[in-house]
Amino acid sequence: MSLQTQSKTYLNYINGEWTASSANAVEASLNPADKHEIVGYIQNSSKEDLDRAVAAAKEAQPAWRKLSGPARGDYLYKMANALEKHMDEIAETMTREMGKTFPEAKGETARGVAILRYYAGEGMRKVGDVIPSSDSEAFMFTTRVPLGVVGVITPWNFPVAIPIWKMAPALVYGNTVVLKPATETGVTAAKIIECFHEAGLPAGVVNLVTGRGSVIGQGLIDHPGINGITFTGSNTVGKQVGLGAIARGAKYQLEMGGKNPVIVAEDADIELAVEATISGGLRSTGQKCTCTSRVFVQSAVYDEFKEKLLSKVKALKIGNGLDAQTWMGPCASESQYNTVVHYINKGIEEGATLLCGGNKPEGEGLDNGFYIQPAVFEHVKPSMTIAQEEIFGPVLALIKVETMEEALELANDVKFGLSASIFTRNIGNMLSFINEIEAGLVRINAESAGVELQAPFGGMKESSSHSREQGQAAIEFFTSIKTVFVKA
Ligand SMILES: NC(=O)C1=CN([C@@H]2O[C@H](COP(=O)(O)OP(=O)(O)OC[C@H]3O[C@@H](n4cnc5c(N)ncnc54)[C@H](OP(=O)(O)O)[C@@H]3O)[C@@H](O)[C@H]2O)C=CC1
Ligand SMILES: O=C(O)CCC(=O)C(=O)O
Repeated sequence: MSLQTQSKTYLNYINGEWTASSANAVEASLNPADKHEIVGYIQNSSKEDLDRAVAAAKEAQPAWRKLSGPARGDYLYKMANALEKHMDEIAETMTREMGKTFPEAKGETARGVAILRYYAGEGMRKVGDVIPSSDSEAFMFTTRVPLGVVGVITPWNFPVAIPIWKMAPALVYGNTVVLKPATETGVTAAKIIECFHEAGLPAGVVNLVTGRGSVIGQGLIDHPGINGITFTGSNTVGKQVGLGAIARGAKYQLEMGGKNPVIVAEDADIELAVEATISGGLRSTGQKCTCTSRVFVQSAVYDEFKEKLLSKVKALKIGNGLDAQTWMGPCASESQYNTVVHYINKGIEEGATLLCGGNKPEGEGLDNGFYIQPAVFEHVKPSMTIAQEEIFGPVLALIKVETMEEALELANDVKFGLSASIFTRNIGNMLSFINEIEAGLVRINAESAGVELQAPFGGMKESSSHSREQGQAAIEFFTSIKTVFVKA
């Protein structure tokens, strides 16, 4: 793995060409493991740049749509091959730009390759059904058409997987795309698009415009040339996307926060539950919408679970994600670090007991990074802020419960409903959990994070717009159904 030392400037990608913003302004992307290191500069684009990107996508769409599904799928296979070829470079950029460890970044990039190949195959699958008409001489069937131009607004926590799980289905079903990635990970986004360029994707089919959320993101929401918007990020911005899209009749899809519970029953395999709570709660520095944040433990096994958890959490190695010894990297940015510190202080103020972590770790190479020791709280009341709001950091809240009914009731007592796990050997507990937990992703004896690209992904309640991404579910957002009645 070669460390790059010079900072390059990355351009927008509009109509198949790399172009500087008309605003002539750039933004530095910093390494959260060392705030003095600039990973690269990205364009701080203007509304004019966005207009050009939308116009290019619009112009490219009729020809792209006219290609057969298998022909569009062939392009996706080429894009997958190019991404695979540059896997190490992209993963290293991701680690340097947002801090997750190199093995996690490489796994995510490999997932991007697999997503592209999955949707390449989708180009060969059916897009409709034949339905018996009440008129015996008529032929009735459904087919699907693309939306047109899709605006893709993505966060920094999965800077390869999320843009790709949105762009790949958009493209294979015949849409063209304008991508506005998170500013925090604009360089990683540019590197993905370099791969698509290398794969020979026709001009205008995918366009990249980096810049402020309030300018380029809002610009996409309001743009009359954008037919659908797919968004992952915070609930605050997600609501703005939904309202803006409704106001002008555009289709929209939102994936937002989580406050995901794990229930540890008294008959659970405690070692497994501890490992999964650590992996589900603290990997990626707790910055996944599917991360575990509340742990409900039955009183009979509470002390055993707590002791085992604490001894393992205290031993986790924190450091630069490029160091092979590191288990957990820094928070992705200074503002994310400040948010996590704010919530840890809030937990203490509201009366929870901090059992470990929550401080800035000391040690060689850690001074200039946004590092934080993973925090475990107990005596957390379900009404406390740290038990209700998404923290998006390495913070676990332990809550002792007497019965499974109590655990389920408290687990559901939040506005989110993304993912949830239970650890138990009892089939009755499993079935009650499957039936009653309010979550789009339900996991038994497995950590709360863990999304498979071929299965539907999305949340209940305020975690999503109630649509689903990934797998074959993606077709529902990226196409419209036409019901056709034919009579000779
Ligand atoms: N569910 C999830 O997967 C995620 C949840 N979050 C949650 O959100 C919190 C804040 O993270 P943050 O990165 O600020 O998330 P945001 O929701 O602000 O950002 C997500 C995307 O939306 C863009 N955006 C920002 N403002 C607007 C706007 N007014 N109109 C349209 N698009 C906009 C951002 O651009 P830009 O980067 O330029 O601001 C980014 O591309 C986290 O602490 C976490 O709780 C964050 C990321 C992912
Ligand atoms: O857990 C995952 O793989 C995906 C999580 C996700 O979509 C997110 O954190 O935004």
